[in-house]
Amino acid sequence: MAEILPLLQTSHLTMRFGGVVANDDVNFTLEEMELRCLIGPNGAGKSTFFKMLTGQLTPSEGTIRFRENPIAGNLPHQIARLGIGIKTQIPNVFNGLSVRENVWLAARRAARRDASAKRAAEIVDEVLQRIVLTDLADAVVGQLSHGQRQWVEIGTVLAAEPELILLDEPAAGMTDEETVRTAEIIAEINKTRALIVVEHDMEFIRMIAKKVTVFHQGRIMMEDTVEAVLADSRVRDVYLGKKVAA
Ligand SMILES: Nc1ncnc2c1ncn2[C@@H]1O[C@H](COP(=O)(O)OP(=O)(O)OP(=O)(O)O)[C@@H](O)[C@H]1O
Repeated sequence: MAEILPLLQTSHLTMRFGGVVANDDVNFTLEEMELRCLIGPNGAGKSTFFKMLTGQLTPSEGTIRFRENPIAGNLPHQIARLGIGIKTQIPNVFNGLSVRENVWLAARRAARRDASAKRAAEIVDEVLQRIVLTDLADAVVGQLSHGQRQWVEIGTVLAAEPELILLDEPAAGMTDEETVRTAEIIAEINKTRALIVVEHDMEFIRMIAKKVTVFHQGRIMMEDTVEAVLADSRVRDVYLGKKVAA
């Protein structure tokens, strides 16, 4: 019988910057259609992990497998074409264009395939529904609220139709209402796509997460349900800055 591969698997993944070991022997597995949250205090290694997954950094050691493809050290556009999309915290939308135009441009330049104008228009309609901005499709992005602009950013990632979506602090700076809406959007996306979400807001993690991976000092310290992780005294100590063995 054919082996069922995980969607993503890292083995012994390590990233050193001189004497700093930013990721240390990280063995991480994500199943198809899984939604995983990554948490950990500042400097724990979450951004470095994302940068290796998207090709911004070449690991010092270890492997990354996306389905059957070894991707460690591949270029970012090659990894995007294989189906990994990322929303970073760096703004990536055109403020002078409408919501629809931003998503349309992203669909047209999607790295995975040459989207025809007709297909791009279909993708735009699907994406606008998913980010719940159909009613604001013609609004200029620069005039939207912070939360709405973040949803447009997510929309531009979705427009490339990735299989795995990485979100770096999607609820940062949002109002409570926007945070709840973001959790709903993520749950909707997760009906058809896998996601890894880095987030500091524990209330938000409670809203979306099933399984949580805790990074500490470049290593995976714990992996469990959101309830178990948030109740764990080591996790609390790490966030309070106490010394805890990784
Ligand atoms: N380009 C770099 N050169 C040197 N050190 C780096 C570099 N990038 C990250 N580091 C170090 O690697 C460690 C992990 O950093 P990283 O940014 O991955 O953590 P993080 O968990 O994403 O933190 P935050 O929540 O603050 O974003 C830190 O000690 C950081 O200073």
